[in-house]
Amino acid sequence: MTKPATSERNVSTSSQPAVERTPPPPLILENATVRFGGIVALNDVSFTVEPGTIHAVIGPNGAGKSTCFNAITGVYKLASGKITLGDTVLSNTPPHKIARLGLGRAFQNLALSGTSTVLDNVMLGRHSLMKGGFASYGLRLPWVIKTENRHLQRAAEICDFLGISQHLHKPAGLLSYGDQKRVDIARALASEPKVLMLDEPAAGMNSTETAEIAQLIHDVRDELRISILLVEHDMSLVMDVADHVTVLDFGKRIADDVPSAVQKDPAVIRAYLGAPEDEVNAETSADQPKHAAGDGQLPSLDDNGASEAAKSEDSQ
Ligand SMILES: Nc1ncnc2c1ncn2[C@@H]1O[C@H](COP(=O)(O)OP(=O)(O)OP(=O)(O)O)[C@@H](O)[C@H]1O
Repeated sequence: MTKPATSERNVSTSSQPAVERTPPPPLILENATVRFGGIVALNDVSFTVEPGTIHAVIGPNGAGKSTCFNAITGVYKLASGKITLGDTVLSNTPPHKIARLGLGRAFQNLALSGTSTVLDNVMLGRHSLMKGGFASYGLRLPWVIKTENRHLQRAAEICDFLGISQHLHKPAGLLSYGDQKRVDIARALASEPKVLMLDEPAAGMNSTETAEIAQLIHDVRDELRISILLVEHDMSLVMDVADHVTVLDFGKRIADDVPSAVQKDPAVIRAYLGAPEDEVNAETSADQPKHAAGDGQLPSLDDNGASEAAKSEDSQ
C-alpha cells in the first residue's frame, strides 16, 4: 500500500488535541522477576524506556521477551520487582486497566475482527476513553451522539496518520497483511497511549512492508511524541529504528545500550551464536530452559550479512 507523505497526514485538529504533546513519562522496570514454577522467565530485569524514545527488547528464542511484555501489560504477575510509568505503578495491574494508565499494545498475532470494519476495529481502542455505559449509547442521547462522533473523527484521523483511511469502511479481514498490521497499531494508538508497545511488528512481512513499518515507527515517535517499546526478531529493523536496546538471555538482562554498542557486545554475540553446551549448563539451573546454540539471528551483521564472530571463526 502507498503510505501518505507525512505532510498529508492529519494527526491533530482544533476540536481534538494531538495524541500526546507533552513528553510521556519514563517506563521503568526495576528488578522485575516472573516465575513459572521452577522457571525464572524474567530474572531481576531492570531498564528504562526514556520519554519519546524507541526502545527495543531483543534476545534469542525463550529469552523472556514476551514474558517481559506480558509483565508490563499486567498479563503476568511479578514475583518481585516493580514496573512504573511516571508516578503510576503498573506492576500487577489487570490487563483491562492498563490502557487507561497509558499503555497501548499491538499484538504479534493480529487480534482483529475480520468481519468488522477498519473503523469499528479502531474504535475498540477508544473504549477506555469513552464515558457512559451501554445504556446511554443505546438510548442515542444527544450528548452521547456528539461524543461518539468526536471519537469516530479521532479514530478516522489516526487511520489517516497510518495511511489506511481509504479502507475505513471495509471489513478488516479483506485488507493485506501489512495493512491489517496498521489497523492493529491504529487500535493501540486509539487509546491515546503514552507508550506504544509493539510485539514483533515486522513478523510475517516482506522487505517492502518492513521498511514501511520502520518509517511508521519513526513517525509515531517524531510526530506523536510518544515512547515506543518493541520486541522484534528482525535485527536490521531493530538496528534501524531503535534508540536503545535491552538484550535478554535466559530471562536475564545481558546488555542495555545504544544499538551500535549492543551489536559489538561479546555477551550478546555469544548469546545469539550459542555457547558450548557445558558452559550453558554451568550457568543455568536444572529447571531453566535451554535454547539451542545458534537459534537466534545474529545481531551484528556487516554489509554482506556476515557476523563479526562468524568471520573470526572463518579466519581461524
Ligand atoms: N505461561 C508460561 N508457562 C510456563 N512457562 C512459560 C510461560 N510463558 C513463557 N514461559 C517460559 O519462559 C521462558 C521465556 O519465554 P518467552 O516466551 O518470554 O521468551 P521469548 O524471548 O519471548 O521467546 P520467543 O522469541 O521464542 O517468543 C521460556 O522458557 C518459556 O518456555
